[in-house]
Amino acid sequence: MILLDGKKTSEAIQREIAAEVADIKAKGGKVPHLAAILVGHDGGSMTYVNNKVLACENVGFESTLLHYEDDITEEELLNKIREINQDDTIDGLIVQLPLPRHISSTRVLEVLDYKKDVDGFHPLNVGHMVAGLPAYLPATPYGILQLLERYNIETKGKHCVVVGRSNIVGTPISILMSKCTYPGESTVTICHRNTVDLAHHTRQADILIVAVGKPGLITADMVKEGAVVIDVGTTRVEDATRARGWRLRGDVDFDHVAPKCSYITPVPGGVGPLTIAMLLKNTLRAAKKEVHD
Ligand SMILES: Nc1nc2c(c(=O)[nH]1)N[C@@H](CN(C=O)c1ccc(C(=O)N[C@@H](CCC(=O)O)C(=O)O)cc1)CN2
Ligand SMILES: [Mg+2]
Repeated sequence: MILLDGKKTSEAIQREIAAEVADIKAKGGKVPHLAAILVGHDGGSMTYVNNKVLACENVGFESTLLHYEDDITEEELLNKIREINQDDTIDGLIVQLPLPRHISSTRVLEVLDYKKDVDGFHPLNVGHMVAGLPAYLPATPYGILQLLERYNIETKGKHCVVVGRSNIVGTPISILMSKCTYPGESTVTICHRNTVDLAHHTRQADILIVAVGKPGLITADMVKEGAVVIDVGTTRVEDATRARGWRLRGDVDFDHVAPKCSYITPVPGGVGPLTIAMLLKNTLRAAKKEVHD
């Protein structure tokens, strides 16, 4: 069994990005600039946004954090986004999800300029991704592809079973794994809350990708011997033995599943760290206008 080390892979990607930024600076080019919008005070969201800002610093990007109280109106937020859309100094803009319930994330993501949409959530980027046209790929699926590629894992002709159909992970990764580019060329099955006999499907998987947020959902009897298992779940569960009172648990019962796998991601330290690295990669591509015009 080989552990897919997301932390190490993320650090390698960030070193590559930092080297490119140093090169851009040496040539007097434009330093990539990411703006992040955070609404409210959700603990996880604050951590993720702060980590994104820190990661920008580490690779030499500029960053701007816009933090609003959770009583900001939808119209006020949309106007902020419209302002940033017009600001040529900013290359990439993300709005941390989830948003408070009175704000429509659909409207927010539609107003955002698709050329600055480094999360890849705008309908135009989603459409381009589906059609195999140049697009920003959402960071988590993009990170999964990077793990498969950098560990030289064969995907062609394999049966890839995706559990979870969210817009952020399950749906995009299922499309990307079926594409005719590496990593891809897989036969894909998507499972969700209404799937009958989940275990029947997961046992068929050569590559199993799980993104539902149910700790320990995938047990050893649900996994084929030699499978590649990618666990995207990161749920905070109470743990009195930890100073902060909680620990992260994945969707896979790691201790019992790992011995059966050819490759598996740990939680934490698997897919999560790649999410940050691929956001930086998209921001670099935005600054270089590599994706759109
Ligand atoms: N606008 C966005 N919102 C959300 C996204 C996103 O890509 N764009 N994804 C998730 C949250 N997320 C980033 O925003 C994210 C989740 C997890 C990790 C991560 O590094 N996890 C680590 C553990 C970190 C910890 O200790 O808490 C791991 O798995 O090893 C990074 C980013 C929803 N919202
Ligand atoms: Mg999902």
